[in-house]
Amino acid sequence: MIKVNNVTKSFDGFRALDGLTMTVEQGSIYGLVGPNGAGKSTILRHIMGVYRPDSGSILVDGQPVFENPAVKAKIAVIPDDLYYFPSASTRDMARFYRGMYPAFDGKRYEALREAFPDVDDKQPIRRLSKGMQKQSAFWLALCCQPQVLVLDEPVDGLDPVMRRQVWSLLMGDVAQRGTTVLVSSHNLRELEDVCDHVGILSHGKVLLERSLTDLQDNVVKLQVAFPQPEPPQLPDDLNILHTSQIGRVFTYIVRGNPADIKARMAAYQPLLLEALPLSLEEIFIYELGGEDYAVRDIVL
Ligand SMILES: Nc1ncnc2c1ncn2[C@@H]1O[C@H](COP(=O)(O)OP(=O)(O)OP(=O)(O)O)[C@@H](O)[C@H]1O
Repeated sequence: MIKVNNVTKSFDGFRALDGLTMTVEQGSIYGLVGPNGAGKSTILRHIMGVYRPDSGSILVDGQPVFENPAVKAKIAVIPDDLYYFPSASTRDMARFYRGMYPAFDGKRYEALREAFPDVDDKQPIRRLSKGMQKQSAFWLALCCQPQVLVLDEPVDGLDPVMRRQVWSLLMGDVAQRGTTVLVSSHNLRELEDVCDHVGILSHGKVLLERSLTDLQDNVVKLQVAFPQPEPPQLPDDLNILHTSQIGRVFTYIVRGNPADIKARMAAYQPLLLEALPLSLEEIFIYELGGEDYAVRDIVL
């Protein structure tokens, strides 16, 4: 489990993290989302033990991570900007990681060759294409068999088939070994498919941290067409956060239990009534781009 408690970090007087608190449960896939500059990479670098916080604490399995080799041996990282020794090949790095990660599995290294058939593991990694370098990073990280896997924009550069393959390998590890995966990405569509928890960061703070199911059980998007041209006056206690209209079809984003809300709307005998879950992308947009921070209201 990763526990980040009230972490602050400033760079030259600029407060990049401002009392950031988050919890990643063991065996979960936690998606960290937020606009550019929100502090995602900075908090990930704290969690991987690269930065020391100005204040607050970062515990992995109950232990502080900074300058703690025993804890770092449980964590593997695929950073945004991959770094290897200048002329190292995937095979060289595998040898290096074998010495660093007690759980490194050489048999798995050979078995995964099949999953990454286009990566020549004798070639220097820096000579591989960007996507191949990412594949090599996943190949190595999966063999380290870490308890915690930290991924910063992980599938950037991978083609769609390889993305799917990599996620399926990761999800297999989560299911079989209880690996905890913390992933930062701007690809909300993809996170929605794989994550069970989401944290939304803004200005160095976590604005909202929930399971995806909780998020989607507390708000609904209703598409409604009424028989009359003007929509009826809906009751005040129906917590409508946003309304839009295309032709006769109204779209309401409403806080509350989706089934209850649908039943209440059905009382108006609409010609069309459809209840849809909000996508993670919509939640993100309402939370950060909306005028009224509507979604934060939904879940608090
Ligand atoms: N080493 C550093 N020195 C100075 N400022 C930094 C440093 N690292 C991060 N920052 C600043 O901290 C803020 C957060 O940066 P960070 O890279 O964590 O954002 P991010 O959420 O990962 O953004 P993006 O989505 O663009 O990758 C930014 O304003 C950035 O300029």
